[in-house]
Amino acid sequence: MWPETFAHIPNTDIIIEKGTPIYISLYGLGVDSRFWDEPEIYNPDRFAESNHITDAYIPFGIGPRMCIAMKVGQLHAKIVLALLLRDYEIWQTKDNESFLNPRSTFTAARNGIYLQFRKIVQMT
Ligand code: HEM
Repeated sequence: MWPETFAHIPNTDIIIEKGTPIYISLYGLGVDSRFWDEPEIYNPDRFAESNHITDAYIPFGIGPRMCIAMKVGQLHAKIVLALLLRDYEIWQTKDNESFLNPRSTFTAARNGIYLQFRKIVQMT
């Protein structure tokens, strides 16, 4: 047995000190082939309304303490993207490709994000 101040994680042989913060790796969940077909492929259509999305997709957390502002966050992201894409072409050159940081708790680039912008000129 272990001292009172330690806890056993059920169904594992892992024992940790009580109160130890635990962070779930979103990157780890996102590249786990138990939850996603071809996780290494960039495929936004996974999130099409007709598709079932796995419970492993938890960018806003899950359960009673999940983000209270999920809808606001998603709406904000859509508005910013729509405003940018209305006025700019945006791309990344091959030599400036971004790679995910597998050690980050959040989805983050390990080498920065370098983008090219070209203003779209509207012909009136
Ligand atoms: C894209 C934007 C956002 C993302 C990805 C995000 C993600 C998260 C995550 C992962 C959690 C922790 C959930 C958990 O512990 O299981 C959280 C909690 C929380 N978020 Fe957000 N969030 C975003 C935007 C916002 C905004 C805009 C607000 C407020 C206006 C907000 C307010 C909160 C609050 C108050 C909590 C704590 C909820 C609680 O502990 O009961 N979030 N968020």
